[in-house]
Amino acid sequence: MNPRPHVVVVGAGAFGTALATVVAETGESRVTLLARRDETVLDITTHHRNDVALPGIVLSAALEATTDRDILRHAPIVLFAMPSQAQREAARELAPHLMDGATVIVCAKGMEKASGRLLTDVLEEELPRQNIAVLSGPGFAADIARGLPTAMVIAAQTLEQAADLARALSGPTFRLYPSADRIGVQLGGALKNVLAIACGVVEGAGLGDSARAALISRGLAEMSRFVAAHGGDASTVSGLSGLGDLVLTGTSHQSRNLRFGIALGKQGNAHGWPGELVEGAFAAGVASKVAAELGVDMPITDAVAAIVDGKLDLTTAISALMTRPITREF
Ligand SMILES: NC(=O)C1=CN([C@@H]2O[C@H](COP(=O)(O)OP(=O)(O)OC[C@H]3O[C@@H](n4cnc5c(N)ncnc54)[C@H](OP(=O)(O)O)[C@@H]3O)[C@@H](O)[C@H]2O)C=CC1
Ligand SMILES: O=C(CO)COP(=O)(O)O
Repeated sequence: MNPRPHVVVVGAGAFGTALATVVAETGESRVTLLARRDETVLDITTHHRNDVALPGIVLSAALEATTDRDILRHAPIVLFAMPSQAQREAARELAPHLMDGATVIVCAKGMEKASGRLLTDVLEEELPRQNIAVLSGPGFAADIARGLPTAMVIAAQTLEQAADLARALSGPTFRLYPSADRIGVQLGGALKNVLAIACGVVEGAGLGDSARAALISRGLAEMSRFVAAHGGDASTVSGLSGLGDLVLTGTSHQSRNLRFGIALGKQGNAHGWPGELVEGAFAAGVASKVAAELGVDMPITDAVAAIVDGKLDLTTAISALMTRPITREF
């Protein structure tokens, strides 16, 4: 791999901007953020800020920004940091601009709602001439962008490819662990969002920290079953993408999924939600549907999907979860 590759990050939201600045700051790569709005490019190039996505945070002076898709032509590493439901559309639009053989890294945490498919499958379908990898794990965009220590996982088709990517993107405050389990890593990220909503519901309804701990561990069991049913390694979700991210977003009020769940737990609905991205609200329904098709038992995910859809009230959901037949833990 070129010692100083050109890295392009697509999606100038909170996570894309954070990844772009932390990688630019290492000085190991030339990094460009591909935005959709001229104002974002102006803010970054003149003030080293993206005040819409990451208010008050000063970005790396080495970070470039543009709205010109031609920037992709010579970029061997491209990060797709737009929300899950925008990944296919973005891939379709950007396909003619991407370099043959480039690695495109899914940085979203979700599944495709319309098809129930994994995001790596979606991108492989849309981008047959590129290699598809996944980046996931515990890390709030604001923490990453501020240079607070963060560890995440990068999964590619082989461990060697993942290790190359980890070396190209890691820096003194941002450490990537390589993995060859793209399925486990991406599903860990998608499902932890659903479980973070569940933790929020528990907190909002005042059900106590013991209930939260039960949700985290039983939620992990659901994740493992779902990953195994997709052909991934069930143990992957005991790592950073899965347990690590669930501990983070199931307990920290920085998490939008947790705060959305708290609103549901307090008022029984999410009326008045400010419109921030809540990936778990998309993932709950699709994961529940796919689990039913695969014959995987996912009671917490099913309950979150039904609560989010307004089809189940909280009291009935808790009672249904607590009165399931007694079975062994594993
Ligand atoms: N925020 C965080 O702490 C973390 C987020 N993630 C994941 O990253 C993903 C994005 O989240 P986040 O950055 O927070 O979301 P934001 O809402 O902050 O930003 C989303 C960005 O995606 C851009 N976008 C949407 N559709 C397209 C498209 N078709 N082409 C190009 N850009 C597009 C939007 O651009 P525009 O401004 O032009 O509308 C917007 O800037 C989610 O899957 C999330 O789970 C993962 C780890 C941490
Ligand atoms: O995934 C995240 C941190 O790892 C961000 O979580 P939220 O999308 O819930 O804010």
